[in-house]
Amino acid sequence: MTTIPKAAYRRILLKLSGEALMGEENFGIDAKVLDRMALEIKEIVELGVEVGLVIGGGNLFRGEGLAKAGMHRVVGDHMGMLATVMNGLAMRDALHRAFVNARLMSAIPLNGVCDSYNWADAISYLKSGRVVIFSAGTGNPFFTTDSAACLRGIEIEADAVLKATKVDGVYSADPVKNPDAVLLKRISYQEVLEKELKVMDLSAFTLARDHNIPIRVFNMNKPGCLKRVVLGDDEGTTICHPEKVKK
Ligand SMILES: Nc1ncnc2c1ncn2[C@@H]1O[C@H](COP(=O)(O)OP(=O)(O)OP(=O)(O)O)[C@@H](O)[C@H]1O
Ligand SMILES: O=c1ccn([C@@H]2O[C@H](COP(=O)(O)O)[C@@H](O)[C@H]2O)c(=O)[nH]1
Repeated sequence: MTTIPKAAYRRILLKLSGEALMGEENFGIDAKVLDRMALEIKEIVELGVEVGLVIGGGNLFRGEGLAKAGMHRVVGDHMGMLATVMNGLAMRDALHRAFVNARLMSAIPLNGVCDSYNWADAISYLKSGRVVIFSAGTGNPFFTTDSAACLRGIEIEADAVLKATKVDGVYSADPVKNPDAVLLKRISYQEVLEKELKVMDLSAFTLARDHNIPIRVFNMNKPGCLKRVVLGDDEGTTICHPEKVKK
């Protein structure tokens, strides 16, 4: 008889980078990366973990970039939020193809395309083992999907926000620009804020700190890393309150 290993979390909010979905491309979604991520999510669903999912939109549009090109920032942010819905549609489809039950909710109502965000429905879907994809960020311009991930994570009472990214965790400086940057295993919210370590935006961090939800940052390009994080293995960086940093 095979025994299912015990997960360290009961319910998580997983934040997937939109940029990571591009794989080796310059824009859009690499089907191979999408399908691999869907299979990795399936593995943790099979461990009995309830999964809320927020996907970024950086592979398609970001309001900031569009504003630099001359567009009104609010319109650019609307496009960025709709980009996250497109990523959500692709991920829901990939999950369904992998025989994982999933619902897509949008903070901007899109009748006929997906469900509108509803907290009570989300909780009931999670309890029934469905993956819930929260798209369109917070529904408001001037925010990011990192803030949306912390917000939804707090709302669904997730045990942690798991930020899946392209680097191994939080470093002493941006590792892409600074090859001497050192990987930090545990760090407090305050230290991240004071040192301005930009792996997530500051409003997301302050929200997580004020509501005491831990953040795990890890590399989604490493196959099996998500499962190892969920099983409590030593992967990536944990951001939490100072009294828990030393443990
Ligand atoms: N101190 C730091 N530690 C780790 N990463 C850092 C740090 N400072 C900046 N970064 C950068 O932050 C990036 C995080 O990018 P990621 O694509 O995961 O986030 P995002 O911009 O929220 O995602 P999306 O593509 O969905 O918009 C890393 O690729 C890394 O280069
Ligand atoms: O609450 C939100 C979330 C996102 N946006 C816009 O969408 C893009 C894509 O999100 P990323 O987090 O950068 O991947 C973002 O740049 C914003 O333009 C938003 O307006 N509000």
